Amino acid sequence: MIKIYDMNEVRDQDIFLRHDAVKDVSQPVAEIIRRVRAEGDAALYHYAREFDKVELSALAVTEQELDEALSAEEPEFLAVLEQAAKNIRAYHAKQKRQSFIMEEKEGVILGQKIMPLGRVGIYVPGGTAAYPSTVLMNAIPAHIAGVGEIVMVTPPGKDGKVNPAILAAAKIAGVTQIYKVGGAQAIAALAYGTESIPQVDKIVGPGNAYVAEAKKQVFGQVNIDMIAGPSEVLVIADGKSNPAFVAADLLSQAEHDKMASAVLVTESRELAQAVAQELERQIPLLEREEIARASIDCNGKIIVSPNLEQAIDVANRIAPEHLELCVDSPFDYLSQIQNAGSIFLGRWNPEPMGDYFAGPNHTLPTSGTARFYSPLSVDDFIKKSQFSYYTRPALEKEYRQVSLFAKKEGLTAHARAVDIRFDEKEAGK
Ligand SMILES: NC(=O)c1ccc[n+]([C@@H]2O[C@H](COP(=O)([O-])OP(=O)(O)OC[C@H]3O[C@@H](n4cnc5c(N)ncnc54)[C@H](O)[C@@H]3O)[C@@H](O)[C@H]2O)c1
Ligand SMILES: N[C@H](CO)Cc1c[nH]c[nH+]1
Ligand SMILES: [Zn+2]
Repeated sequence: MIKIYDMNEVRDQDIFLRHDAVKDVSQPVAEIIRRVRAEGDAALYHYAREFDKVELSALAVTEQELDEALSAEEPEFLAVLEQAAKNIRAYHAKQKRQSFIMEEKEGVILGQKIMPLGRVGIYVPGGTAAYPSTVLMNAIPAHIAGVGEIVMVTPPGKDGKVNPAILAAAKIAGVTQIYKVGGAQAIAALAYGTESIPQVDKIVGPGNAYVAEAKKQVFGQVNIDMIAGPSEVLVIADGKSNPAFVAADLLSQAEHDKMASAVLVTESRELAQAVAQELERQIPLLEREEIARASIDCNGKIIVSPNLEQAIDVANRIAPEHLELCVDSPFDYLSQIQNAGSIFLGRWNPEPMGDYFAGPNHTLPTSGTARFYSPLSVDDFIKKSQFSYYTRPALEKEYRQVSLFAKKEGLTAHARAVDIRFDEKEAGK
């Protein structure tokens, strides 16, 4: 049964799960990475046997497997995937940045050029559930950025196959290569490369504690997006909210993982009690009842706050992955929200709209990291180079200032590099 608290009874750090509360798997993950680096593909086949209970004959998904998966999928679901992909493309296309050139001083040209990353790796979870939506959310921004190779990894099922819905989503989203490998071993393979799997420049995508720890350990060898942990939702609801809707929204995230967190903050004690009862009614109706029950019992909370302003203050302090504002005029509060991964405004915008369909990304910062991380976006798949050009007269105008600056730092070679072009003594003449 979910617990109901008064605002002053809970500490911020107890509201959502923090990274340091997640089981420490650094040792086993370091060993998996070491073994993949040393043994390559052989280690990947070994871990598929150990963790996924499958004897694989090859790691790469073939064109034939891809075609079979597409023809096995229901046309109605393929149409939904296509529409979701269209919405996600339209939203992310707005994020595309332009290179720029500035010529504000005579003889000086400055600029910044935007380039896509060459090859990225996308981790798609496949342990307790298959997430074709995650394929779309990770691959579409990469595709829009212009990434040349999008390499997807995902754990195989016990039949040695990848879930057909995941393959269908990969085809729609423009993934270029797919490998049947999951967990920390998949992250190691992408970071260092093996005989079958090419080394990538950046790894993105969510996963369990082993995947998250492996991303932390390979960071530096490759870039990573963020450490996305178990899902979280914080719902702020006023007294007019429908308790059945609020409970359903909380459970939509609780069913992801026993470690997921679902929290309601409301000014109405009546709503708090009604939502607690609704949760008890709805949990037994779920296919993933056991997971949702564990998550609600361990990490679920209802907090009664004196007013909506204080409820928003709580949200800002704990920086939830998802924040729902179930109130009459949600836009009135938008400017007050400083820390949240994705904000769902209004009573008719349940969180799953963002997970699947509306267009914004669902790979989001968790565990309070929305204080400094942003949702996955096209920006994650680009890099920038800056450039500059000076003509002789333009340099002549400014070289003395640069020389003075360099000498102040004691760097006379820097000073000489500008002086020598104009000062005959420096040039040894
Ligand atoms: N933030 C997001 O956008 C988002 C989206 C979808 C899923 N998720 C989260 O991703 C996670 C998915 O986790 P999952 O477990 O279902 O799938 P997963 O693919 O992340 O992990 C499965 C892999 O974990 C490895 N593994 C399992 N037990 C192990 C052990 N004892 N030692 C070493 N490795 C082991 C295996 O290699 C297995 O293939 C959930 O926490 C879910 O909430 C987040
Ligand atoms: N809510 C998850 C992110 O926390 C994303 C997801 C995928 N499928 C359903 N939901
Ligand atoms: Zn979800």
